[in-house]
Order: sequence, then C-alpha cells, then structure tokens
Amino acid sequence: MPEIAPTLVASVLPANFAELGDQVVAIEQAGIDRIQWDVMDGRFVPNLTFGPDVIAACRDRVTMGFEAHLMVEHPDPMLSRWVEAGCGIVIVHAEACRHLHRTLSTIRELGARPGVALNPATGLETVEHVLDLVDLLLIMTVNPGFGGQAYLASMEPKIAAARAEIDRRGLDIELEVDGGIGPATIAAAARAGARVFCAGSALFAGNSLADRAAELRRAATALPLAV
Ligand SMILES: O=C(CO)[C@H](O)[C@H](O)COP(=O)(O)O
Ligand SMILES: [Co+2]
Repeated sequence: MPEIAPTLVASVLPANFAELGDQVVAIEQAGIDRIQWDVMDGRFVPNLTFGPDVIAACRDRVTMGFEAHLMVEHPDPMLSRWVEAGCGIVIVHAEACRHLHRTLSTIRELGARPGVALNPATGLETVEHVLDLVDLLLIMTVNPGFGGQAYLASMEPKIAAARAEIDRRGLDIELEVDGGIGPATIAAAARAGARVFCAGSALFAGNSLADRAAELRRAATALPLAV
C-alpha cells in the first residue's frame, strides 16, 4: 500500500443537533481535517436535514474547512447560498444535475472548489468528461440518505478505477469515500485508492472524537494481515 496521509472528514449527521455549534468545535478540537454537511432535500433522498443558515451559524465557531455534500435535486438555484454559508467545497451529485458541466463551472465561478459525487449504481464514465473541472470526486460507499449504513465493499473496483484514471491523467483531484467508513473498512478503501475518508457513526461512537479519529487514521494506513 502506498504511503498516504489520510484526510479525515467528519459527517455531522450523528452529531447532537441541539448543540450543533459546540459539536462543530469538538470536531475541530479532535484534530479532524474537515466537516461535511450532509444536505438532504427530501426529494433526491428520502430524508431532510439542514439549510445554509444552519451552516452559516456554525461557520464562525471554527476555522476548519467545510464541505457541503448536496443530496439535492437540481441544486443550481441555491449554489451561492452554500458558498456564502462558508463551504469551501461544494459537492453535487451527478445524478441530480441536468447540466452537470455548467453546475460544476458555476461552483468554481462562485469561488468554491467543485466536487462531484456518484451513487453506488452510477458508473465512473458518467463523470469522465467533467473530471478536469473538479477538485474532488466523492464515491458513495452507501446509498445516500442516512448515516449508519453498511459499507459497500463492491464499490472498491470503482474506487480503484477512479484512482487509476486520476493518476493516468495527472489530475489534482481529491478522491473521497463516504458511507460506512470505520476501523474495519477504511483500510480497504485506502488500498483501493481513496485518500479522503468521510465518517459519521464511527467517529461519534463512544465519547472521544479524538480517540476515534486517531483510530481511523491508524487503521487507514495499517498494512493488511499476512495470510
Ligand atoms: O452522505 C452520507 C449519507 O448519505 C453520510 O455522509 C454518510 O453516510 C456518513 O455517515 P456514516 O459514516 O454513518 O455512514
Ligand atoms: Co455525505
């Protein structure tokens, strides 16, 4: 396995929403690299979370980067709102955009770093012609909509194909995985080629975010057991 310095991203989904500002501070103090805001619209996915005002209310509490994971149908009309709320990375789903090239270009024009996400059923070829526009490719390792689901190991060939394509084209793209990432799954995703790991339940399990984060970082770089 190559030497990697894993980037750890905390999904806020399992956080205590009644104390969101304090939870965001706790995530930063635990040494986690970024926060992912899982935005759900009740249409693209059968769940609802928060809007840009909630994110903006937390922005001044920390200095760490924010990324918006928009599980939202036709995100174009509200793109500027996520940027204004302080999300330096705005990730849209390829399946949710009618004109994906335009949407990603708009995110860049708004001053944020564009990212594109793929559902488990969506092939890598869907984003072949927009990879030069993005700073981040997010491969979903669960079907989006809920935290706490089981990691889909069947996504590893797609992760590996994405890593190969990024390297072949010499692209400067963060390859992130999201869904079911924990101590038992992170190494396999890393071996497949992911370098950025979004975790929710695994980080919030137990009472020390810092301990869980350290455990995930260790597991991401662990060598496979010899058989
Ligand atoms: O996008 C998501 C769900 O749609 C979440 O980011 C993801 O599921 C993280 O939560 P967990 O680590 O609990 O799976
Ligand atoms: Co997410």
